[in-house]
Amino acid sequence: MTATPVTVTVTGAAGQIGYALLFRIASGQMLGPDTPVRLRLLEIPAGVRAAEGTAMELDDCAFPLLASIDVTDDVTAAFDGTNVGLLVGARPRTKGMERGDLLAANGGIFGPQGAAINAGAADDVRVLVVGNPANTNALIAAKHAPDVPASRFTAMTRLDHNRALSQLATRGGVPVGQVRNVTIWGNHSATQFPDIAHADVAGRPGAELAADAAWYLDEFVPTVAKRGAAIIEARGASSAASAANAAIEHVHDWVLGTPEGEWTSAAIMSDGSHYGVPEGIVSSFPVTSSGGEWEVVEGLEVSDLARERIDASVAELLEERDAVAGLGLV
Ligand SMILES: NC(=O)c1ccc[n+]([C@@H]2O[C@H](COP(=O)([O-])OP(=O)(O)OC[C@H]3O[C@@H](n4cnc5c(N)ncnc54)[C@H](O)[C@@H]3O)[C@@H](O)[C@H]2O)c1
Ligand SMILES: O=C(O)C[C@H](O)C(=O)O
Repeated sequence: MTATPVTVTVTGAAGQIGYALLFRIASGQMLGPDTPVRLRLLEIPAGVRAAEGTAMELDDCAFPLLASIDVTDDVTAAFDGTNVGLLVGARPRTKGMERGDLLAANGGIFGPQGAAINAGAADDVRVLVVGNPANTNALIAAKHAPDVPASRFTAMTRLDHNRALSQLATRGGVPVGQVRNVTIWGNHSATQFPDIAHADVAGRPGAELAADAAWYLDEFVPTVAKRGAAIIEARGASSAASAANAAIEHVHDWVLGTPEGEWTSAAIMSDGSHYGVPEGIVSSFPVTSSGGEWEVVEGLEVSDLARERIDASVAELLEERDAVAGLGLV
């Protein structure tokens, strides 16, 4: 193995997503079987010991691609030379916490992390924000990194995308591997719009299934959009392995490209030129990737129904942006 190692920083490394994510990165599932990785695990001081334990286990796997592991609570050290940043650690909403408090607490995390990325990350740095509220946390990080192209900051809607593929496969009675081209629009929240109008369900147009409006709007859309809450209700903890899987797939496709004829969903910085989504929010679109750049899939017809749903989710993102702007975070 002669390739130069890629430096991957994972924040919230001692958390449940971190535990499901790190072993897959180190085994090559994220960046491919020929790319060695240097792992940097960032935690708050109270999480450092547990992250060190995870690092011991990573050592014990003897992964040939794992070049080194560093554990730190120093945000500057964590992002020094980083090529890929997975921002997972976030402040969860706790009882009695107002929305403004949640945004402010996360601003205190993602602002400094964005600044550290700006100061020290590699020129090709690519960032995926997983920690909620993911879209607005990505916006905060991007705004604190003025020297890094805004297109390098993304938020995760791949889990919602995968949830939509799975629900659609069940409805169509086909293997999930034969379903493609669903789209998640908007925010990673209950306002997101999982759109199947252009999907291919083992050769059957998704629009045919969407024509059953009672199923589509009253079952499919809420099942996908509220799946995170359903997992919390069932498991007593939020999704972890599926979230880690989606993060792996997001970065894999970003760096190595999406398959021919297929798109995925990712929340990217809107430049105002696609599907009527205003500039300056991190919103989910149908995207392909080649050469390490996301590109929005153009020319999809947007029905009146889709327009209304996209606008509603975008309105929520604009509200979140205004709230963090009011707090001086962007
Ligand atoms: N976008 C998505 O699809 C999606 C899906 C699932 C979960 N999430 C979100 O991902 C986040 C992490 O989930 P989890 O289950 O791993 O949570 P968790 O509570 O198990 O772990 C979070 C970890 O982050 C650490 N942390 C907190 N602040 C930090 C900071 N400033 N720097 C470094 N580390 C810090 C904590 O110590 C903790 O170990 C949550 O915000 C969750 O809501 C997003
Ligand atoms: O952590 C959450 O609130 C839910 C999570 O974002 C998910 O979609 O599973």
